[in-house]
Amino acid sequence: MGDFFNNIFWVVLGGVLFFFYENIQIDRRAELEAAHGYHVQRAGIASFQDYIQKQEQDKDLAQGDFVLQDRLSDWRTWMKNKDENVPHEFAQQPAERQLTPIEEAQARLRELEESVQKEEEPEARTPVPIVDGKPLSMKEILDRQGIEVEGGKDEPLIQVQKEAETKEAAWWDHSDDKKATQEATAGEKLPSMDELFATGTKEDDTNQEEGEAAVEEEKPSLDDLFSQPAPQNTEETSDSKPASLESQQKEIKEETAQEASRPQSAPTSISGEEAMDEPLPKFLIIGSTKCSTSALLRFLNAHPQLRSPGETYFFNKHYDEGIDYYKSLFEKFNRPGMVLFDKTPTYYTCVECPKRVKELNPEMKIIMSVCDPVHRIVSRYYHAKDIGGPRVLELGENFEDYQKNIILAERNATEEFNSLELNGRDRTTAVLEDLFIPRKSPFKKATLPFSITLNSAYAIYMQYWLRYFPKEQLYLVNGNRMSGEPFNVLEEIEEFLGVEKFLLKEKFVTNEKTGFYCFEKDPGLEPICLSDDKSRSKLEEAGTIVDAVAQELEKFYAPFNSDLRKIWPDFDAPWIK
Ligand SMILES: Nc1ncnc2c1ncn2[C@@H]1O[C@H](COP(=O)(O)OS(=O)(=O)O)[C@@H](OP(=O)(O)O)[C@H]1O
Repeated sequence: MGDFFNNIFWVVLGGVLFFFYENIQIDRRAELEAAHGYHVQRAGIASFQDYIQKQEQDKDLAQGDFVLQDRLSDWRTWMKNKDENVPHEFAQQPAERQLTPIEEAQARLRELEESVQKEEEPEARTPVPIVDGKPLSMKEILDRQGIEVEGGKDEPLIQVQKEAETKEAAWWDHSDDKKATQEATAGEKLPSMDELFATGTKEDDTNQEEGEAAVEEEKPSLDDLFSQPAPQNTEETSDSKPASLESQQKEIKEETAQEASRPQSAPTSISGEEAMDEPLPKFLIIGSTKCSTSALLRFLNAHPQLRSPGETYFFNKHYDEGIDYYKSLFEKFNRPGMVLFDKTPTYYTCVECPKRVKELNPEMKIIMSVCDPVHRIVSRYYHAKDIGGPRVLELGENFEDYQKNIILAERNATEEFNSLELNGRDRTTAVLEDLFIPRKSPFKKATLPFSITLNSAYAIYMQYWLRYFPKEQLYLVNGNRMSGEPFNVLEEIEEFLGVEKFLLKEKFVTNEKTGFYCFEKDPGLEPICLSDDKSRSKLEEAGTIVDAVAQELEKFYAPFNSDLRKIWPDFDAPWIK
């Protein structure tokens, strides 16, 4: 009997203690959250990082915050399976509340993924692919995607497209009349350049320069263009896949790993100063996408005085996150004498960027890599296809459709540019001043083939950056030279930056598999190469651009190229005729 009461006593005591313990925990948690909400959240992140380490060790995902969010739901399951509580900040949350740090990171990842699609900015635009010179109806688009349209009618879908186009029209043109016309025709055809750019104030171009009259000559039809044979010979032969987000992540990871294995002290700094500067870049590689920017990043990062976290997209995508966020990206690379840099190949087309960069550091050095515009157009096709996403539809179904869409874009652009009043300005300046600056990067907002076409007109952007920075601070690279003579280009850059000559010719070896150069920093170490899939020119299925298409594009780029040549008379680029 005594034993019985004894047992009851212990059970009751246990229950009471457990009750108090639970209450204390709850109180403690509430107290902690009230006073140190952030630290409680950090505790959650730490446990999540633990998970990441355990689960993701072998994967290419070690990119700090970007990873944390990506595996959040897996982590919740993992915690549940381990019977561990998910801190409530990280449990599934209702919408409409402040974002946790992890959710913010999630938003950043989405942006990162989008930004890898370079030029595009989907916003309100519904893609309208062109087939045989005609835009597809919404029904045809959906049919192609295997989506059944109720009742087989276009109307409701056209309505959706109308709304999207109206929204876009409002962005492009504030004139009510124009909007009405656009609404009336929306859903039937791709908006022309006229509709996209019309300001309602333009008159007939009576001021056209002689050299530009040629662009107005009668054009062959698309059919004519494509009836001509493609050139047999192309520089591009290949066996690997184009760059992907994954490969970019992999490269950044490799670079980070490489970073860890580097000696901890840097040689004398460029200016001889040994004090540690703020963790901020001293130079930027601002573009152009597909013009060997990754090769520049990778090889410059092998230089003991130079370090970069890679593509940050700070000045165009993450500017609102503030300077501390930007510094945090560079902190781990910062050492006395180290020259930090940011390579983000979409800065060059960003209308807000030069001003922002100048505000941060008026002495910032700017490197811009450009390459044969026609080559770039081909390269961008495979790149965009590889990345995928909804806008890939805008490219066309195959390489031939893509070329047709590019030609349509180029002709629309030509028509629009021809209608600009030059008033003594060259074409580049007119496009810059009348379209690019006032419309805030209009090319980004148009169709993908259109922005790809315009983003190869480098002179527009170069002129723009030169309005903020003196020419001595800018350096123009012919990215095509990076395949055949990277050491020469890099030597010139070392000179421009004022760092020691380290990336020497004798340290470059050819990668048998890709045919590209790799950098052998140390004979005992693996050479530093770009991943095999970095180049689309190694693709077996790489298409060849139709001769007549290439010629028409070359003509389109000629005035821009010659304006580029005016700024850099000695620029070593055979594609500038
Ligand atoms: N060493 C080495 N290894 C691999 N690739 C090299 C190298 N040097 C230059 N290139 C050329 O770089 C082109 C890709 O340009 P980007 O790196 O600027 O592309 S990206 O915008 O960052 O995706 C890529 O263009 P495509 O071949 O047309 O894809 C390559 O020709």
